[in-house]
Amino acid sequence: MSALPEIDAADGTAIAEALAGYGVCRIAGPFAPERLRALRADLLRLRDAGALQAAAVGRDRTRDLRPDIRGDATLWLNDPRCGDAAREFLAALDALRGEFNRNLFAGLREVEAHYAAYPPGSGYARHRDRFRDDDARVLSWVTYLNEDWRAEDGGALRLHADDGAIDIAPRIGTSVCFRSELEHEVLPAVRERFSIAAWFRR
Ligand SMILES: O=C(O)CCC(=O)C(=O)O
Ligand SMILES: [Fe+2]
Repeated sequence: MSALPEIDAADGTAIAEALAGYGVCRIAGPFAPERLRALRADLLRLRDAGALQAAAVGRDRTRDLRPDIRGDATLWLNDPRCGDAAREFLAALDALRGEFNRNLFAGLREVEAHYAAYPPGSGYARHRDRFRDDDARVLSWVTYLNEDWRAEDGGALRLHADDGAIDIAPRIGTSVCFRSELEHEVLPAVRERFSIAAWFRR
């Protein structure tokens, strides 16, 4: 798999074109390194304070903790305990939402995002982010916050594209955006794995 579009800045027009054509793209360096480090520090602070909660699978009545399916602990970025870095990041994603709306995906009404920490050995089994009974999620976005990540650390995001699997290493400085109907999974890592996952909703 070599056709994965690569974009080198948070350019909503270029991202929208890649998503229209291919359904997924990798974005290198959309956020300045000091902003990413501030997000990582905020996430670690919240994790140490016990603010992250084990994530559930399913919705409403079928909602359940299933660490065998999904092992991350999360906190929404609009939680008042999050720091300025989180508020600025949400604002940056919201600006991208405006660009997406102008360029392709008219009707994206909001963006939601959470911090996620996956303990060593945990992952997230193959799934779609768009729920069967609620198709509000149009685009998925992940920004990685892991310094010095090596290939042998594992923890790739595996996207199941039409023409084969694409693995993306969760390195700080990398973001990925894909259509929310695309199946994907998080492979277990040997280290704790930090990220922000976001969804653009209609
Ligand atoms: O962290 C990732 O690479 C993807 C996370 C994910 O699939 C999700 O939170 O729905
Ligand atoms: Fe997902």
